[in-house]
Amino acid sequence: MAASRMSTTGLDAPSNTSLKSVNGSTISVDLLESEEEIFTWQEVPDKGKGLVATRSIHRGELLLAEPPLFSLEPSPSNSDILAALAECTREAQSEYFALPNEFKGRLLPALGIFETNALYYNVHDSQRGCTREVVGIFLHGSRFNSSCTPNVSLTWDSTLGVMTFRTLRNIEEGVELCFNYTDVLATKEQRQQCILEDRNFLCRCSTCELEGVELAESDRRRSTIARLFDEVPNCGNEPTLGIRKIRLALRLLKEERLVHYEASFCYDAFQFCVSVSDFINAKAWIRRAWEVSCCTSGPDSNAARTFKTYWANPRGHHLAGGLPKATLSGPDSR
Ligand SMILES: C[S@@+](CC[C@H](N)C(=O)[O-])C[C@H]1O[C@@H](n2cnc3c(N)ncnc32)[C@H](O)[C@@H]1O
Repeated sequence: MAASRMSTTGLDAPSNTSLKSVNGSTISVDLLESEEEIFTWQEVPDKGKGLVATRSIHRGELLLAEPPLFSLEPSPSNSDILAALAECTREAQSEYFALPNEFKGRLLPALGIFETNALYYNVHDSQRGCTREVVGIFLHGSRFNSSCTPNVSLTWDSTLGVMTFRTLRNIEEGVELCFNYTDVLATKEQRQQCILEDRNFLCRCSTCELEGVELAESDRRRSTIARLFDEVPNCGNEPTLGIRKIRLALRLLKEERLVHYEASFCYDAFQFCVSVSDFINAKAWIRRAWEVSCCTSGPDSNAARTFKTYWANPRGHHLAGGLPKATLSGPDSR
């Protein structure tokens, strides 16, 4: 029996978020009308300009909710981009051409700007009844720089048609807000190569600036988490081993200050527990998965809602009681 993994991205609307249109794009009223600004756009070391917190920000706070200026099928041509821009207001076109371009002299301007700033995400195609990948331009969201130990997550909200940006941990005033442009579980060499190939710059985030023993330890931890992420779903008939691997993965995630895969591992642990009818520990794991997904993706996201449903009724999971009864352990056990 293989535990099925669920995606924790591609989620729904954050609750109580009212949106309004400004300069052709819709951004959160929280951001526009709050008495105090949450972040400011300023020079940051080694990365040009970036977004910096102007006050302490709680884990899970919504920073921004923005629709794409336009979105296209992956790998668009320069003419696809020009055609999409032709549909935008003059003001939005000027804002687009003011975005940075890492491909000057290598690609035509519209395409170079697109490759420097575009974000990939999955949308639900209701006509075809499937999910498909698109790539879009977010005039505000493209101001976030990259960090391989990000403190911001982005989630596509398919109900409102906006990208939401939330904080992954408590953030002090003066700290830069970054999401990751590449796979955080890759090694530094792999990450840098990927960013260089895709975005044509060298990542200078604090994790990529590590050297010597610290770098080796970070690479080792990330590679181990990636290996465990692949191994855990294959432990369906060995739930005790599965939980042991999950515990190790969660410890390493904490040491690397990464949050991204925590909800997924907790959901795997929940599945191991329900399969052996250990509903007490199952509830503790799914509650943890729910808490994490509320922060990373919002309380109204698909993942958070699904986890909440299983928290209320763990016996309703399709794996419940599939293996002989046993008692495993919860997230707070040692
Ligand atoms: C989408 S823009 C982000 C905003 C940009 N810093 C600016 O000043 O307009 C992406 C560009 O920011 C810079 N950048 C972002 N993250 C970086 C990082 N981790 N290390 C070095 N440069 C970075 C690169 O020049 C990259 O092409």
